[in-house]
Amino acid sequence: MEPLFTPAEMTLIDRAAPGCGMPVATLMENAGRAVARLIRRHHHPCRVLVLAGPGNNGGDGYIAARHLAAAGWPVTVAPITHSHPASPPGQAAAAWRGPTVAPDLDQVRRADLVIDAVFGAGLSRPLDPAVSRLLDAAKTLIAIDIPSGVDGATGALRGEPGHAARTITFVAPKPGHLLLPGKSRCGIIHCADIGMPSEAIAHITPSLWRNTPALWRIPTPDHAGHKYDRGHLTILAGPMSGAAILAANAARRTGVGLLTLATPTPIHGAAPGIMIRTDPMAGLLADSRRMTWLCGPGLGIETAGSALATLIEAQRRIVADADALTACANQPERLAGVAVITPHEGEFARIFPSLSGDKLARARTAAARIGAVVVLKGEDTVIAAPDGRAAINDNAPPSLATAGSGDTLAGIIAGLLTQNMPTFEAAAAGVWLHGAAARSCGPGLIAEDLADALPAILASLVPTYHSKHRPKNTT
Ligand SMILES: NC(=O)C1=CN([C@@H]2O[C@H](COP(=O)(O)OP(=O)(O)OC[C@H]3O[C@@H](n4cnc5c(N)ncnc54)[C@H](OP(=O)(O)O)[C@@H]3O)[C@@H](O)[C@H]2O)[C@H](O)CC1
Ligand SMILES: [K+]
Repeated sequence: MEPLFTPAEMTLIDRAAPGCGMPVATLMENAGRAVARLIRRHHHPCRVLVLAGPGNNGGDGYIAARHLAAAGWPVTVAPITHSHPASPPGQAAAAWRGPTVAPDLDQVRRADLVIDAVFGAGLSRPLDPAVSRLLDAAKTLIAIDIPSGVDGATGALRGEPGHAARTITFVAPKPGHLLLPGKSRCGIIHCADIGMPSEAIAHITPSLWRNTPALWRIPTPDHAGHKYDRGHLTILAGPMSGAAILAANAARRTGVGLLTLATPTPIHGAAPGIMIRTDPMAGLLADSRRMTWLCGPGLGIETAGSALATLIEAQRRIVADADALTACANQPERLAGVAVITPHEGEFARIFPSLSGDKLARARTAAARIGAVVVLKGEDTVIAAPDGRAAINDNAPPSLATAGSGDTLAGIIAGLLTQNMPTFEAAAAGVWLHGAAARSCGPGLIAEDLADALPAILASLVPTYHSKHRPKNTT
């Protein structure tokens, strides 16, 4: 699992390090050396300018300068402000034997590569515009820990940070590396091991992770099982039946045993393996095996609102999306009892108009308020559980912004829930699978492609699947 630590959590870990036998100066030495090593690995020797701030981020910069200079690179340091001489960054500055210049635009323009070691975790106020101008003038900018001006906890911009080609962080990525708009300033993100003792890291119990397959396990069918063991998903379909069909195709590809489209009028164009039922919901709900329902895509706002209430009353496991969310505009209490909601920013703002702040905090607050997992969609989708756990997804390509993509995501999540995957894990896995499927399709993606791309992605997650299930050779 890949935990994400906020700058405040990282500070607690840093403070615990000396008590675990790891002085800050050693961590800084390791951090600066790691920066120099990564730059040497990814760039050819060139003229380097280090913009160094007053704190430990600046200290990392001085040490990176020393290691690059020792490797024969022409390096100059431009201190933005000076550090206290007795502090670890002050000592790192004192150990610098190379050229030091005033931080001005000419120096920046003369350099081929600029290292942004101005502010990191200790950013406490907006960036001075004069510093922004320096960072902006860099031909190639490499940020130490995080681009100066990006809030590591939220991804918010405090002032105008530069656009780094790569960012080298330490111990663990921070939320601000994955959340927009900060994410768009980081370039390629590297996370370097600086020898932080595991006892120091253990001071923090993680509650936020990068959404990767290490965070969850997708269900695999049992040899002895039958289709009812793999669950029965019912998707409500309405006038825009294409949305429900897209969701159904994706849910079936996740491995559900049975899938019903419940519709007031006959539907044409659904795959033959999908059951179509036109009888009233009450009759379908009489079957207790119909545990999981998807309510919203293409349903119409009024129908979605009343169907949602019926399903909640019947204590079903519900994924609410699209029109079911719009039906709850300004009335989040109507969502209490659902398992997962999948709003985009517009739908979220309609349900929770009073919630402000960063994306992570808003998703967490909403999840706690309605007691459901919130999947707040976007290029930096946040998945938040009512108990405070959250994940940030970073594998979604821009091609996913296409009609029907959201219906497909809701279907994938509902499909995984149908197979009894725990709710937070099903939501997180659904988001990741959706992104991975889109990536595997490449350019020209249409929503119909996503379901068909799922089997290969699922097989890559369960490498033993094929061998385990292949019939034994009896010849
Ligand atoms: N475990 C690790 O990951 C390690 C990380 N290291 C590096 O340490 C920094 C964090 O160092 P810290 O000293 O806490 O903070 P900064 O270097 O970011 O800078 C704090 C100083 O900067 C002043 N500041 C903050 N914002 C501004 C601003 N907008 N304008 C002017 N000055 C600003 C701040 O002033 P205050 O008034 O707020 O006190 C401080 O003086 C981390 O990012 C890593 O790079 C360690 O080297 C090793 C372990
Ligand atoms: K920085």
